[in-house]
Amino acid sequence: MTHPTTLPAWAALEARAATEGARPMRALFAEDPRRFADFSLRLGDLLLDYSKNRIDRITRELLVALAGQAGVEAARDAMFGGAEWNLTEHRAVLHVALRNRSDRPVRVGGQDVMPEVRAVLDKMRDFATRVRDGSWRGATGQPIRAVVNIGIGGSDLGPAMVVEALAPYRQPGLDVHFLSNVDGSHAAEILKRCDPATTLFIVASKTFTTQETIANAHTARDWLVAALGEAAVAHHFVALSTNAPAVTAFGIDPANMFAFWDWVGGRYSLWSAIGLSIAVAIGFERFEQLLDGAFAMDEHFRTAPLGANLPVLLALIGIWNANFLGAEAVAVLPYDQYLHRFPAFLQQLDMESNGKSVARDGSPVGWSTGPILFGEPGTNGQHAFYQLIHQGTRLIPCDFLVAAETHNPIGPHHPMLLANVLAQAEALMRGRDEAEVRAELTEAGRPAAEIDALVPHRVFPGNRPSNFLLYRKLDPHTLGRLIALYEHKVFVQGVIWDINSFDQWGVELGKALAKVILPELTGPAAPAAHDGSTAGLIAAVRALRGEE
Ligand SMILES: O=P(O)(O)OC[C@H]1O[C@](O)(CO)[C@@H](O)[C@@H]1O
Repeated sequence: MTHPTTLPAWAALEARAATEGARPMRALFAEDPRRFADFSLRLGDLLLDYSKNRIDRITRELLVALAGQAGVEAARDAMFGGAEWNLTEHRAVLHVALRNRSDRPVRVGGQDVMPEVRAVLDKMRDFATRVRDGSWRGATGQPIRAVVNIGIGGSDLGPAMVVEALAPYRQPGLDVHFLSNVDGSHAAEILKRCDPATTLFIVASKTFTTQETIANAHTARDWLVAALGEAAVAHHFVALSTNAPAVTAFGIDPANMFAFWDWVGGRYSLWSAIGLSIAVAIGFERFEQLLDGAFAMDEHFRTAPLGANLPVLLALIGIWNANFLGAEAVAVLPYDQYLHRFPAFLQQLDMESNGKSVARDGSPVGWSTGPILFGEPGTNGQHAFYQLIHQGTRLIPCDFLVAAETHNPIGPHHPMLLANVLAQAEALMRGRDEAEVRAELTEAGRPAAEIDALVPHRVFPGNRPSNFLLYRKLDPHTLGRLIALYEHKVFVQGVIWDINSFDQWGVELGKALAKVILPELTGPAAPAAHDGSTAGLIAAVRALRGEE
């Protein structure tokens, strides 16, 4: 692996950024009537317009050269080929096998994993169909009316995001809840809305050791057993996991376990058995359309040349903005209420994958890696944090997403939504200069002194980069393409940054310390050796609870 800063293209891009990185996009558009056509790319009806970035053809060539020099193609082929790409956990990275809709084998250690993948999909189809058609019965013989997915992180965010995004396809009369937080209020509020006789719990945990999930699963089990007795558990609990012994130890019949494998990372697992709540919510055929969409993006990523490859270009634009123009954050702004959990899902995908500070060889990186990712659906975000994006001191590149067609053609709403997203991208690019502000204020009849005072406040610098993703309609196939697009973007960036995007050691320390602190909060034990703040806070909690 090669540190990116040693690559010839890196130095060339630094030089390019110094001379061209601040050139106004307005001028780039004015000079080049073909800019939109040349700086956009399509996969079917999915269009990426990346023309509102501070790049020209030379910069793009250098970025594509960077991907080539960093070995993106070889890394991609290694991932698809089942190599041990996650080197700190000695695992292959094969979420692409889960949506491999071809008859090509995918081998891990010489073994084709596709028969097992298909067997689990068949089991999911059977189960989801039985829950949806009412032939899966609860302990009292009633059909299921509510499904509660109990999981956290990748065992929650992906399925929860997709079930929300595809709400128009959901079966009426079958509620799907997502219980994740260890805060008992989350369980309490969800269980309040459920009837034990008609509720099915899906315990989703790759490891089946995650504290929050196991605590919530025990709470749900106690709630069910209190109402219907121990024998009801088999009718109301299924598990999604790689850890069959722990599932059995919890008391879930292994026949009711849906397996997946250590080569599926948690944040890449919605395509696996972890997607069972999706299949129940929207039906297995539509779950398959989601897989088909992801497969279409996989095939594009696998075969398209680097310069005409959607995930590669999205990754390269991100690297240009972050490593050469100094952006530290990225805003993902879906103009689609159904995608309201998409930014939260992407936060785990991107920040848990690329929030790393050592290179694959263990040496500290001397370049910035994964950005801070945040976002909200439009138009809500416009009335909250966009001010900073337009006029703040930081550069925040944005990804806008919008469908040309809505599921809900109500009055003027969708054209208004579209007008807003197009306007925001235009405003970020154009800005508003002093002459325009002066002309506007003069026209409004404001006195000269007031105009002088107002001008600096009302000027927008503009030249703020954005990508625009436009698609026909948010259906399962398109959602599959979008998710896979971002997965591969994160992968490409990880390759160029020379980091391991597939481990997450940084989340371990807090988990270990929580285990130490828990008995200190609940038992008689005096706080162990903590810093003054932690010890003081533990004492304050106990005092507020009247325990000391
Ligand atoms: O599916 P599990 O094993 O319960 O893990 C849940 C989540 O916890 C993490 O390990 C982080 O703590 C994530 O990577 C993962 O998605």
